[in-house]
Amino acid sequence: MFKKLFGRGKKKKKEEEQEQEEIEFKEEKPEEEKNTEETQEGTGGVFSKFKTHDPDKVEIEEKEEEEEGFFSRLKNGLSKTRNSFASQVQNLFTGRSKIDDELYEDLEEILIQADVGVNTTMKLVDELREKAKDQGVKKPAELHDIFKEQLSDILSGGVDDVYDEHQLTILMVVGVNGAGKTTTIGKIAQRAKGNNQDVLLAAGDTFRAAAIEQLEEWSNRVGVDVISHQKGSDSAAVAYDAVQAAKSRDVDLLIVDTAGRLHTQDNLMKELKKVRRIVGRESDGARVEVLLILDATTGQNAISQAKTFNKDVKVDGIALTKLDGTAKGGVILAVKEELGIPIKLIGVGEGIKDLQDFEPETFIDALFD
Ligand SMILES: Nc1nc2c(ncn2[C@@H]2O[C@H](COP(=O)(O)OP(=O)(O)OP(=O)(O)O)[C@@H](O)[C@H]2O)c(=O)[nH]1
Repeated sequence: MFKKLFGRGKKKKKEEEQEQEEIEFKEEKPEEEKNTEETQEGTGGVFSKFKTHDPDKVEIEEKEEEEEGFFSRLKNGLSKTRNSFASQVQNLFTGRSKIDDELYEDLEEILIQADVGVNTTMKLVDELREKAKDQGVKKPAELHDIFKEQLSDILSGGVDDVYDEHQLTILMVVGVNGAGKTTTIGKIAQRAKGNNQDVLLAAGDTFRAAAIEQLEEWSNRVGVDVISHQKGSDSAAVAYDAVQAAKSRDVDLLIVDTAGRLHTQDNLMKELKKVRRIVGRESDGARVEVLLILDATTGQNAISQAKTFNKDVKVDGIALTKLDGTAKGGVILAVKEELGIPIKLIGVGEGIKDLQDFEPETFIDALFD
C-alpha cells in the first residue's frame, strides 16, 4: 500500500518544486537536497530498475545516486545492529572450523541478545540445523547464506496489494506515545503530497493539547490541511468530521492520528475501537487501514504492545521506528514472525528520508554487506 502512497502518483510542476524541500523533524535542510524517493516503484526494492511516470524530468543517473543515498542511509541507520548482531553472526560463521552443537548454541545466544525473541530464535536455529543436514553443508561459512535467506523469508510476505490510486485511502495511525506516531504521520503526508496526492490530517489525539499542536505544525510544514477539535473533545467526532471532509474535498489520503495513552488501557482501546468503527462506517467503501507505530528500542515490549493493539483494532501494517537507536534490531524478526503483520515502513533516523518503505532483501543486504 505504501508503494501506492509513495510511489505511483504523477507529478505536477508545483508539487515537484515543493518536493525539493527536504523536511527534517529537527531542522530544515537546504532546498537543493531534493526528495525524489517517492519516484521509486516496483516490487524489486530500491535496486530494481528505475521507472518513472515522467522520465524526462528525472535522470537515471540522478536516480542511481539517490538509490545509493537511500541504501547508505539505511546502512548508517542500522549501524548499531550491524556492529553488534550482524557482525557477531558473521564472526560466528566465518570464525569456526566445524559445525557443532556449540555453534548452534552460540547462534541462539546472539539471536536472543538481539531481541529476536525465544520462539523465533528456536525456529531459526532448528530450521538451520535441518537445512544444513539436508544440504550436506560441512563448512560453517556456508551456513551464512542459508541463514540470511531464512531471515529474508521471515521478513518477506504480507500483502502488497494493488488498488485504485484515485480512491480515498484512510490511514488510522495507532501506537503508544513517544513511538513516533506524529513524526511518521508528518513524513507519510510529506511523501504522499510530493507524489501528487491530496492529503488531509485528522488530529484524533484529543487527549493532549500538545499532540494537536504538533500535528498542526506538521500540517503547516507539509502544506496540508488538518481537521482538529479542542483538547478533551471526542476523538471519534474528529474522525467523523475528517472523513466527511475527505469525501467532500475528494482527498486521496486521510491520515487519522489517535491517542497513545489514556487513564487506563481499557479506555484507550475503547476509544480506538470507536474511532475505527466510525471511520469504517463513514468510509463509503474507501480503503481503511490501521498502521501501528512501534518503537524498535522498546524490544520485546513492542511485541506485547502490538498484540494488544491487534486484538482490539485489527492492525494491517506496522511502521517500526528508531531502528537507528538500537543494537537489537533483531526485534524486527520477532515482530514479523510472532505477529504475522507486514512491516510496511521502517524508521532509521529523524529525517524525512529516514522513513523508508520496508524491503526485506535490501534490509538484509544493508545489515550484512
Ligand atoms: N532516531 C529516531 N528518532 C525518531 C524516529 N522516529 C521518530 N523519532 C523521534 O521520536 C520522538 C517521538 O516522536 P513523536 O512523533 O513525537 O512520537 P509520538 O508517538 O507522536 O509521541 P507523542 O508526541 O508523545 O504522542 C521524536 O523526537 C522523533 O524525532 C526514528 O526512526 N529514529
